[in-house]
Amino acid sequence: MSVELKDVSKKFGKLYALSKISLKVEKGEFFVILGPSGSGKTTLLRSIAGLEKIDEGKILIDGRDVTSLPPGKREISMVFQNFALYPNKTVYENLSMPIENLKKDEREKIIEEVSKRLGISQLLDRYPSQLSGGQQQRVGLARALVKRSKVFLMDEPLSNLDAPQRISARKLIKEIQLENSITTLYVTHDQTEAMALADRIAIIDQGKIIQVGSPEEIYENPVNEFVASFFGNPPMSIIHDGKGKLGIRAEDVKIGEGNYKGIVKDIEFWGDRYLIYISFNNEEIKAFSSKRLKIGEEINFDFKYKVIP
Ligand SMILES: Nc1ncnc2c1ncn2[C@@H]1O[C@H](COP(=O)(O)OP(=O)(O)OP(=O)(O)O)[C@@H](O)[C@H]1O
Repeated sequence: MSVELKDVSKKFGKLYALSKISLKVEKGEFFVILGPSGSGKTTLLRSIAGLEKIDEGKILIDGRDVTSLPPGKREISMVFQNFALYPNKTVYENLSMPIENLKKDEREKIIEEVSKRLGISQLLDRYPSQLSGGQQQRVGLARALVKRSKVFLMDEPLSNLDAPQRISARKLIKEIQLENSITTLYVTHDQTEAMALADRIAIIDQGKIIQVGSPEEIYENPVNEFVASFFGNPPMSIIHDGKGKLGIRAEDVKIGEGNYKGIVKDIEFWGDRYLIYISFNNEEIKAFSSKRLKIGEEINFDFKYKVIP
């Protein structure tokens, strides 16, 4: 099922949390919404789910106008950062509820498979209050995944997990999404997660969509300084010269080559390489390096850039 928003606005008092948002997510597409804190991401998902009443515009699911339908009638599954599990039901019962209409052995098979993949098999007899935050989050995710709805709305569903769990959970989400062609809208702050999962990404700021495109398109051609200095890990460095604003990717800086001179201001070890902060004409350029350099050291470098509109 496709999900389409036409000129959707949502106000809280005088503040436009969403301002004339139009977008179309195609059937089976993995669509990531990425933006800074307070940009309207959660409000956007809650509006699609029917949990917020929008002030203007229309929401269509599979071409059907659902703008005035209650959440239960929209045929979507949601996982929120702070999802609620039923406190007086065990994990197994929580997982079983969304698929009560299936035969018992089919239900058991699905619950067993998803639980195993999310590492919660040993928790099925516990109650939610007996789980850690990360375990509760995995159960919440499992509850959405057992159902295989046509549309998933996910708001930071992995925020409480540690790094290895995040990676395995995001693989599982993607696999189930692909196998079942589930149209997915996924909210995250995490650049790496966005790039790993998305068919397309919408960058949102102050309730407005700033850019929509594949991760590669946005990475290569950010439409403005906001996107350039926000998207990517690390984001582009922005410097100013006669040509205007130049955006530089850390991998496009070659230390030890060229005639530019700068001072190493800081160094971060990233495992496979170092991220070097170079001070250059009172501006800062980030660069990758295979060697650890010394803070305060003067270096030569060269770089490629994109002119930022
Ligand atoms: N119920 C509410 N009443 C008043 N203002 C609200 C309400 N919910 C959200 N807002 C405001 O609307 C704006 C968008 O909030 P929203 O939660 O959608 O942002 P977000 O991008 O999801 O942020 P975060 O990444 O921090 O969760 C913010 O300025 C927020 O303060």
